[in-house]
Amino acid sequence: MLTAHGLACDRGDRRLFSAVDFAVAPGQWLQVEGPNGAGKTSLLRIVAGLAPAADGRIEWEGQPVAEVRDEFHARLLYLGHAPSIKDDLSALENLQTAAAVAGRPLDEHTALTALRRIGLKGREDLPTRVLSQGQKRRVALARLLCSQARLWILDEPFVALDVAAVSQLCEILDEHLTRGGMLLFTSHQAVQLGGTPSSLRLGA
Ligand SMILES: Nc1ncnc2c1ncn2[C@@H]1O[C@H](COP(=O)(O)OP(=O)(O)OP(=O)(O)O)[C@@H](O)[C@H]1O
Repeated sequence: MLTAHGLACDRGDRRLFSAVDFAVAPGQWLQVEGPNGAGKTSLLRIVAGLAPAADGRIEWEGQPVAEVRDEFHARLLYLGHAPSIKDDLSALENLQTAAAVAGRPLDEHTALTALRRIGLKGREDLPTRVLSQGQKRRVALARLLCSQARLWILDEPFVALDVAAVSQLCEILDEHLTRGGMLLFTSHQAVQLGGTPSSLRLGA
């Protein structure tokens, strides 16, 4: 279980948000909503340990994250707003490289199966710089299909996806929740998923 208590975030000389509390249990999802600039990305980065909070604390399985950092990071998959893939590498190489960097090497068969399921059949070996924006997003999202992480933190995962890919992604998220996974994500659109929903609104 992931819990946050009294989180606050400062950017420059501005306090973006304060007193943010939430909890995400196995099978639950939390959608962070709010206008542009409200601090949604900032919140996700704080939870993922990529930026410091100005105040508050985050707990993983009842323990302060600071005390179980390695365990927490081993259970976490964070996908940022940008696809964060390497343009000179193919989709297959990107997927295998990301897995290796996370310390969980991925065999070629598993990687190719994930890429094909996410709609990249026939595009697996091309340098990703020639892929469309939506296809690049799909390369990043293929990581979800290879992930054993219990907590997925996804920043705008639906951006640039066509209708079929949105529905595929919902299916993948549903499977994660059915397995007892936890999901924290931002989106400007209404999303229908299984599991137990909750939402958090930042800003006005
Ligand atoms: N390093 C920084 N220095 C100063 N201001 C920053 C920094 N990083 C973010 N900000 C500001 O913090 C605010 C919140 O940014 P953030 O990306 O978290 O918003 P968001 O809610 O995710 O927005 P969007 O819906 O547009 O993606 C913005 O006004 C942004 O300009």
